[in-house]
Amino acid sequence: MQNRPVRSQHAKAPTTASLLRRTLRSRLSSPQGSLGRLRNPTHPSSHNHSTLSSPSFLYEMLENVERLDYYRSGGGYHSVQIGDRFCERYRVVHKLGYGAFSTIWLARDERVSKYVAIKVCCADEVHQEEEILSRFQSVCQRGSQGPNRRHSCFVTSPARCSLADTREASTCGLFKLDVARSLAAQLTRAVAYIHEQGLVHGLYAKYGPPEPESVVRLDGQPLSPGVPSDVWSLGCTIWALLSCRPLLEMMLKTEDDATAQLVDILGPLPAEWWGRWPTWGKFSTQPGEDARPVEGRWVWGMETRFEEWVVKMRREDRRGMGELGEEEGRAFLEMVRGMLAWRPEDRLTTRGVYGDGVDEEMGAAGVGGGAE
Ligand SMILES: Nc1ncnc2c1ncn2[C@@H]1O[C@H](COP(=O)(O)OP(=O)(O)OP(=O)(O)O)[C@@H](O)[C@H]1O
Repeated sequence: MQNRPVRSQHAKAPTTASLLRRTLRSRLSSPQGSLGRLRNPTHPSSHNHSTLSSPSFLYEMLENVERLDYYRSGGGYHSVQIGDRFCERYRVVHKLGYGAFSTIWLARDERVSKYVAIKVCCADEVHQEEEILSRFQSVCQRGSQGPNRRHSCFVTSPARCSLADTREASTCGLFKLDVARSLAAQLTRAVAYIHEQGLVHGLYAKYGPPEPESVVRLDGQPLSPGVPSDVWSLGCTIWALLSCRPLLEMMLKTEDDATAQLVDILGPLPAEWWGRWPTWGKFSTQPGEDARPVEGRWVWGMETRFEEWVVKMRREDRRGMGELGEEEGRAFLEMVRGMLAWRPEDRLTTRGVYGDGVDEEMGAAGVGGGAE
């Protein structure tokens, strides 16, 4: 079989983000481009995986395809082709995606006639993910021999379309209200469960991939339900389930603009944080709780965004995506505010978000039965 790079299964029509990436890519690959010889600044592999570090691009970059120069003998990605067979059992039928240290493939388990996802890790990569995943589902680990090194592989259930892709595929960019409510409840329940297992999603180290870390109490007691560190992301995701636009839009923003946007939405920074934002004067009349936007600044707070992107969009949409009642709208805003409190310790816990009645309501609605 011919050795050709394989695009992920979810490759799709260009979006604004992909067009932007394409523009950046053409600048990167242009011989005259001022960025032409820069190493990829955000690829974690170029920082903390010695076998993968690469000072320049060898191949033209392909959209939805991993960096091809990280396929190399003695390290890096393992070359997998459609039709390959692993362990005399799993036949590769499609590609699902790739990460900084792995490629992910859809395969047919010929022994039990089922589809599976196989994550094929970079050579000699020790993957903590397998150990963590195995707490939640049965994960089958295997190894595959590359030209020089061994690549660990693990087999899990294939997931379906991501929430972001699903929403993007809808013409109005909205989920039906019942669907959004159900997804928000299921997601919160899943995050609460992960926290109860003693895991939180770790913070990004500089340029590193997210790694889940075990949280262990020194007194040996179980964790309280809802260590607030994933809660911020959950709040942003729940907002996006109800709204046609994300609450925080960080693309192409400078650090200053991003901070100012957060202040517009969440209110003034905690008193002791202002000193760490030396340029606050461009945006705010004064530091502290009484900060107001400087004259002439056009501010879109959380309520305005809610009114425009949730209430109005849902009211004006003719497909009947569903409108929130006043009380539900108020409760929603209060919940999102609680999840996006500035200080992590002030944020709602997943238990606080989830409430005690959710299990019964979801059960009554017949929601959230299976993992798929
Ligand atoms: N089980 C699965 N089913 C369907 N698609 C999957 C599955 N696992 C991964 N993918 C696809 O592959 C992409 C990358 O996978 P994943 O998020 O596991 O990589 P990563 O954690 O960034 O990689 P790495 O562990 O190498 O740093 C996902 O965004 C998704 O599109």
